[in-house]
Amino acid sequence: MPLLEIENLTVEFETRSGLFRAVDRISLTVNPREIVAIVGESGSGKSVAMLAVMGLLPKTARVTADRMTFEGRDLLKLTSSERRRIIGKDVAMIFQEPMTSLNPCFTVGFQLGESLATHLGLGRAERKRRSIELLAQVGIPEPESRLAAFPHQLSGGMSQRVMIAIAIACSPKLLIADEPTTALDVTIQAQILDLLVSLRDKTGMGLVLITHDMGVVAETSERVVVQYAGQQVEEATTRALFADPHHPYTSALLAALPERARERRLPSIPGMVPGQFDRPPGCLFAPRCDFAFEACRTTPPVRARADLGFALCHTPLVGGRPTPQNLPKGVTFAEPGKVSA
Ligand SMILES: Nc1ncnc2c1ncn2[C@@H]1O[C@H](COP(=O)(O)OP(=O)(O)OP(=O)(O)O)[C@@H](O)[C@H]1O
Repeated sequence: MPLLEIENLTVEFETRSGLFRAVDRISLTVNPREIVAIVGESGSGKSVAMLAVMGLLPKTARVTADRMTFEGRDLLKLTSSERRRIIGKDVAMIFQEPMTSLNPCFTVGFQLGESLATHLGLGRAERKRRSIELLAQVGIPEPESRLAAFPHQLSGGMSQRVMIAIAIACSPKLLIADEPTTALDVTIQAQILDLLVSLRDKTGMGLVLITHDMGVVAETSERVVVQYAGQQVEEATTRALFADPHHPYTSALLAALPERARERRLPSIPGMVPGQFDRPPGCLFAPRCDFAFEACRTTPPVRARADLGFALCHTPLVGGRPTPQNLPKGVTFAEPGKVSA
């Protein structure tokens, strides 16, 4: 049975300027032992989607879904005791900023112990023993002496390891890691990713990895979902996605990889700038797409099926070129970005 099943999850926020749709009908399945990456630039709704799964969105959020289940149980209809049993225990999350996610007022030992007491009901001595074991498991040297440390006494990499230790304290079946390495330097990033993959290998948990970094996707995940302006624009196995991306946005993300181009980050998403609520009537990516033609600007695209995935595009790319059978009569693309009729 899949761990997580999401069908058509939508999240809208009530804001002063009206309803803002941050997540638009996304679907996702995560199986045990599987690492699924959700990739997309800042503001594409990756974190909001996973916070909806955890039930951690503020009251201004309207969450709807045709299905959102963990091991078959409806996450939108959990009683408070079911929520306590599942969230933070069977489903755990590592948040973006370790420095702000750890409570600065409490020691590492206290914060680890709190999770062990709440979810597993362990007594004091057992909590200490298990905390030391967890810190050792995430590669913290001299774990016993770290129990008395406060977060400000730890380096960024060390704090992130503590966050991971807290998240895995109750042996979750599903771990959601939100940009777990963004704040860290490159060597530490690689160590943390290795740690997450080895924890998956040991425990068989499923892992959802949220990232804006295609390099991280390539190194860790088996399957990838590309998100743009709240919508999923492509899903594929990581191998297929890197070999032949079908959505122009995926292609642009890959072209922005450091080994392929100097320009790493794309400019912000039109229609997703805070305070700007008008979305283009057609494809949301059309204003930035090298291959957009008239229909892309006026008609929303439907999902085109690909091997084990899809692309949300009027003319999915094959080998870096739009598929000719999908183009209107007479339209050809001589070079990317140049439409000739
Ligand atoms: N509480 C909120 N109220 C209103 N809008 C929000 C709220 N939380 C997030 N948003 C908006 O929802 C959109 C998606 O945000 P989200 O944090 O999910 O993006 P992301 O893809 O995870 O990007 P990042 O990597 O920068 O976190 C953004 O435009 C953000 O401003």
